[in-house]
Amino acid sequence: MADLSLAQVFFAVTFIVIFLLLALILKSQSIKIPIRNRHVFITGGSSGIGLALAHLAASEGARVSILARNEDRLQEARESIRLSTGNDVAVFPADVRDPDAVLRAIEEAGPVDVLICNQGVFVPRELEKQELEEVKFMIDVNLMGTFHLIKAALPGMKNRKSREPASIAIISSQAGQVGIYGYTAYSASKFGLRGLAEALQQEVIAHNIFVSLIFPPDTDTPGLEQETKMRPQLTSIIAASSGTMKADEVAKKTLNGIRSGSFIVPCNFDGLLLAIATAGLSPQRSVLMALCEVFAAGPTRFIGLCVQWGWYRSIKRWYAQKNYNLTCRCSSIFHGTHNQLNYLFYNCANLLLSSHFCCVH
Ligand SMILES: NC(=O)C1=CN([C@@H]2O[C@H](COP(=O)(O)OP(=O)(O)OC[C@H]3O[C@@H](n4cnc5c(N)ncnc54)[C@H](OP(=O)(O)O)[C@@H]3O)[C@@H](O)[C@H]2O)C=CC1
Ligand SMILES: CCCCCCCCCCCCCCCC(=O)[C@@H](N)CO
Repeated sequence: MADLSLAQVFFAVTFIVIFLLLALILKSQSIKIPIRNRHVFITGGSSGIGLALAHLAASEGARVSILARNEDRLQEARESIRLSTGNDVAVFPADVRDPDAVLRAIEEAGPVDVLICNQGVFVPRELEKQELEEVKFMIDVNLMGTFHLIKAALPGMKNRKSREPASIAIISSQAGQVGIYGYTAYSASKFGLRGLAEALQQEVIAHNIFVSLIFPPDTDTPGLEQETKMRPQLTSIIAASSGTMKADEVAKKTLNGIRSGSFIVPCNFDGLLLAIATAGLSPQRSVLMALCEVFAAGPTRFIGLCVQWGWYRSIKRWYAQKNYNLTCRCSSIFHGTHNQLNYLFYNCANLLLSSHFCCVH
């Protein structure tokens, strides 16, 4: 009994000391980035999450600019925002892969207070089946495009007249926190954004600019609709671990994250666990979140390992099933009908695969 209370006292003291230390370190870091009357520049603002963000920012009284390649879709977006909010937005047709076009658009739009790099493309496929062209396409649009945007907007942001804090927000993905089957190139482009964001935050903090990285799960958008038609079944199975959100909900989380200057912005509960499990050395401005990260690191690692175990089990089963179907077809060709041999083949394949997976995992 005495031992137990000693342990309790020890735990309580440790908790309080860590809390006080964190409060001391992070105390002056609580900030508020206003949206009203600010210039919010959103790329990919003609569809999905970007369009939802443009609606939301315009309804909150921001001066909104949107950039995308297709001018017709930009005009449609402009019209729908005018109808729902009564506010006009400026549209800039440009491809983020072209640094000169990006620079021209941003110069024309005027100094930016909140830059939201949301444009993104995703072509999910196993790397072996993916053309290098597609890999390059995703890296160019998702990662290089973001470099072009930030390089173009930064001088104006640093020299802005207003004393109020500014923001550079980057839309990543949960596939930018953990590698997912079928997303080798996509995950690489999104992981790259994290390195960019972490280093950039140190370079711009002196100018009162806050970087936010947003990590949505699957989100109901025209982009996802296209993607689900072609993505590998295993990608869908694994991505389903985190459910699907509406573009409006993701836009709300994003704008709130930007407002509070949060560096990591998860969008749902799984995203919160994922953020804790992958906190690494990223900045944290909330004492409460910092406390969660410190104390939940171990347990979330455990949950993460269980989740991974489930994913590898699905992969193993899927391949065993595929192998079974293949052997079925082969033996049908040779014998004209299914027979006992199929089951033998299937069981052997399964056994081989499971021993293989036991070794690698
Ligand atoms: N939907 C989802 O499940 C998830 C999406 N995300 C991320 O959120 C972001 C938005 O996704 P979502 O709303 O689904 O995408 P959509 O496909 O619905 O919209 C993409 C937008 O980006 C623009 N865009 C694409 N390529 C370029 C380019 N080269 N230059 C300029 N603009 C471009 C498109 O316009 P246009 O084609 O006219 O250029 C469009 O406005 C992406 O970064 C994506 O990776 C993250 C997690 C989940
Ligand atoms: C520690 C515990 C963690 C528990 C939950 C982990 C769940 C991870 C799921 C990852 C889903 C990735 C979706 C990518 C969506 C996307 O970007 C594409 N639709 C392209 O747009």
